[in-house]
Amino acid sequence: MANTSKYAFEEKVVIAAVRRACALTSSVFEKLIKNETLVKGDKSPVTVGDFAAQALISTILHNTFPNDPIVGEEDASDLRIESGKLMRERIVELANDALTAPLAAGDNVAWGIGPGAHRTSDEILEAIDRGNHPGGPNGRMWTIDPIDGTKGFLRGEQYAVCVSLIVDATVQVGVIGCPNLLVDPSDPSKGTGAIFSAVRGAGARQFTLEGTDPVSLSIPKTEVEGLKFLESVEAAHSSHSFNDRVTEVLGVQAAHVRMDSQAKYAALCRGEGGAYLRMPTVVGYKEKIWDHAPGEVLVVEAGGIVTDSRGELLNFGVGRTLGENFGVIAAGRDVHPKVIAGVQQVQAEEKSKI
Ligand SMILES: Nc1ncnc2c1ncn2[C@@H]1O[C@H](COP(=O)(O)O)[C@@H](O)[C@H]1OP(=O)(O)O
Ligand SMILES: [Mg+2]
Ligand SMILES: [Mg+2]
Ligand SMILES: [Mg+2]
Repeated sequence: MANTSKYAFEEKVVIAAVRRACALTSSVFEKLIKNETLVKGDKSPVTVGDFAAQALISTILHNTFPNDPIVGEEDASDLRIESGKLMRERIVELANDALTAPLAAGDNVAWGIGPGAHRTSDEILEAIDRGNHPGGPNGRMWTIDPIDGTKGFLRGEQYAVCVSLIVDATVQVGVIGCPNLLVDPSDPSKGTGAIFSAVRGAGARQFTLEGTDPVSLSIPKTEVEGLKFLESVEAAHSSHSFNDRVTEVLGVQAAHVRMDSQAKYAALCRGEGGAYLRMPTVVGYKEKIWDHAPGEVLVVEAGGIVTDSRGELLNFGVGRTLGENFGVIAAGRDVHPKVIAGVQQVQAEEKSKI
């Protein structure tokens, strides 16, 4: 199915950017050495791969859509100080290797890529810091999560390169690159690596890691008892015990599938799990828009629904975060109301214990 929608060009550019970023992050994993990882103020890890991939994607988006603001996860302040010199040099090298790699079929030099697209160190830092837009309800803006699930990336497990286009608070385009996800869960011999992409109103598709051979995605129908819950590997990121109780309440039989990153949204869209449950573990954590925007449009276009635990649509127009955190629940259209009912029953039980 060719995408002839209003945002077909944006999708094409983002798939090209995510394809380059996946090659970059995979090569970083092979070579990552100890002093190439930092711990951020919120105690989460960030690697040279996160910074270099954000610089790469931001450069491509800025060259192609110069007036569009960017909401990106990373900023370059730790790289501008003396102690960041070694990492900075490595990031500049990695970003330039990815920017100047040969053009693939469909690529265009006007996007700021290909041999000759070399950038200075200052330009790379500026590209990273271009992701500092505060978000908000109006106009076009891009989100970049250069490596979503950095902890999974460091373990050699799942992570995702995630980019979205939000227009007037609605996600119009979402692209998720998953270098470590099986191409076909029913046939591991096909290897790993896929790009998932959706344009609102134009469907959700899985591509090869080269951005070719699209296959339409649609969430298979299941009864609620036949659901399989997808959840974070990291117990600090979402409540495993809450999900266990929802399993009991709904009579779900299958064991949960634990997976890092927005690869969970992709897995849901091709039937590897029936619902993605993400209930907060701490009061005060605000989910970031770049952690959910691509997944939201992907699931909706594959025939699903994404809401908070109250059943309300996620609001991508309040800033860099989703605001007050009431969890995230994604599932196929037919079972979503039943999952929300189960979630609310467990919430009521928890409240009555306080
Ligand atoms: N306390 C928390 N609650 C929910 N999500 C979190 C929390 N701390 C970090 N995250 C984010 O969860 C995402 C990964 O989710 P998952 O565990 O499902 O793979 C990351 O983007 C990570 O942010 P960060 O990139 O800042 O580390
Ligand atoms: Mg993330
Ligand atoms: Mg990240
Ligand atoms: Mg992070």
